[in-house]
Amino acid sequence: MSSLSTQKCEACRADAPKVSDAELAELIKMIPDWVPEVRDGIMQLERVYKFKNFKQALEFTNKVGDMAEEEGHHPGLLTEWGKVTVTWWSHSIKGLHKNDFICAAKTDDVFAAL
Ligand SMILES: C[C@H](O)[C@H](O)[C@H]1CNC2=NC(N)=NC(=O)C2=N1
Repeated sequence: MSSLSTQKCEACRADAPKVSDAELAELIKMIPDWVPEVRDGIMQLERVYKFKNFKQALEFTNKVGDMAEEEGHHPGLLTEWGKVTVTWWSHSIKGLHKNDFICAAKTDDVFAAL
């Protein structure tokens, strides 16, 4: 478990600052399986999780959804046969907030607990 995953998401307002490049470099070390990617001009965090079949992928998707509802912060989820692509970014600021790193770490915990 990463120290990030013990933290709670805070309300993220439209004027909240995006993480700086230096903060990103530090935070990403705590979630080494996640890849920062710019999509449609928005920096996001993405990880692909592999499964043996669709049912297990769907079970994971639903557990991530439950966690997201608890945090009040929601990912992109693409569920396919044998894999789930999870993408975190903060819609309100069109970029990355610390909340996204917290939720990425919590997503790893959901996977580890399956
Ligand atoms: C009103 C509500 O708090 C917001 O729309 C929340 C919901 N979930 C969210 N999830 C993400 N990833 N980014 C947001 O900005 C966001 N905003």
